[in-house]
Amino acid sequence: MQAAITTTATTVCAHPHTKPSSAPFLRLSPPACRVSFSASPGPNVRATAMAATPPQQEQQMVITRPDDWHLHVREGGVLEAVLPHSARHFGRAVIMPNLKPPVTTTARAVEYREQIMRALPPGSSFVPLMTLYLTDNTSPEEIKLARKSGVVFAVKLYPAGATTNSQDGVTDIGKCLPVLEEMVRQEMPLLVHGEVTDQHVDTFDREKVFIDRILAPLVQKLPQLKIVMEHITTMDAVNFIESCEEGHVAATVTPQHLLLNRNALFQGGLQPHNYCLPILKREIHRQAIVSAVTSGSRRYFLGTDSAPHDKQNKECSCGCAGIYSAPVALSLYAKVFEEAGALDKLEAFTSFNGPDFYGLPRNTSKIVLRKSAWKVPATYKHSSGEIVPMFTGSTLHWLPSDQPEE
Ligand SMILES: NC(=O)N[C@@H](CC(=O)O)C(=O)O
Repeated sequence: MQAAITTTATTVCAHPHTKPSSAPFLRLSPPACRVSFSASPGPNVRATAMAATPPQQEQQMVITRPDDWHLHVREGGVLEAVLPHSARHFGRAVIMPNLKPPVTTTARAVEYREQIMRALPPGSSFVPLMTLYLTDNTSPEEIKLARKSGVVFAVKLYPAGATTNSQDGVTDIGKCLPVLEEMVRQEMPLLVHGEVTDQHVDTFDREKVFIDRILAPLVQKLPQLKIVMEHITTMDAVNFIESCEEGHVAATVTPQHLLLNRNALFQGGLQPHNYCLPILKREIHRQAIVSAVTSGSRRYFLGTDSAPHDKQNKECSCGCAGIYSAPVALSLYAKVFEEAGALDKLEAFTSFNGPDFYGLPRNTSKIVLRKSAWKVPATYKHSSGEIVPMFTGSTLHWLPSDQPEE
């Protein structure tokens, strides 16, 4: 099923900066004429454009409820503050295990899941998909337990020292071979933070070097292992993903790596809220990722990597890596696809490719994205501080249903 995209006359103005889309069924008709037409791509894509007098129009898109295949929700007061932002739009999310201490066992994943369920707003049907944090000492037995639990859906590889709370991660992938072989047997995907930690390698090259030194050999050795390269940032990653067998290796993509290049780290001064890992790259890489994702390929799916850190821990002498995008992510993905003239491909990226890769059913409920301006709050408070969201204070132009017009 594809998105129903409608453009109908209402009292809400389309944003004046709307770029004309190359998708013909999204092009707004000139005010003087009256047209109504159906889109060609498939029987389920509907679109109508009705000129209104005066020319006030609202565009809206109905899409299958999306999932977030890479999400950090933390614990305690932060968990309570951030979880509703994901739960109001997303059906499910793959929950990252880099807590302190990390979620290294199935028993701990079950406990963490209960904590998340308790923090959900009443009536929410959001489902957390739990992950295990891979260490040098994870046993094949633990993978069997994880599969049996029915609540653990993947195992996360953090190279030790690569990012936030990764110090207990893997020092040598060779040590994990028996575990990876068990994961093949259990059909349990490996989620990869794809950066080397070698201090001699330039920060901006760490993803490419990881692909060359670790990932490509791993895929060769275990071609049956399902791998998700998380939060890809380079054309090298795109080329690598395209070179692998479809259905075996895929990638998640964040809003920041689709919308920002590394200039955003230094625009008018140091911008700690644009700092994440893997770090933003050159424009040429951003463009390669946008092309890959908006091509309609099934190899890419939505993973926000929304990573809340307290404002104080971002705005200090040694700030944390991580961008908090949960409240703005859907608006931003829609912006990317709209600007690429590919809104008809948005739903597959947000709602189909992920579950298809994981072998899970697609969501059956829908959400609405309305073309309507809304302002991103400056901060979100939690029990002991506040979190600055991505694109803080700016105006966005796609408003998901259930998003308060703050
Ligand atoms: N993306 C980030 O910059 N930070 C993440 C960890 C991660 O996914 O790398 C975090 O947990 O803060």
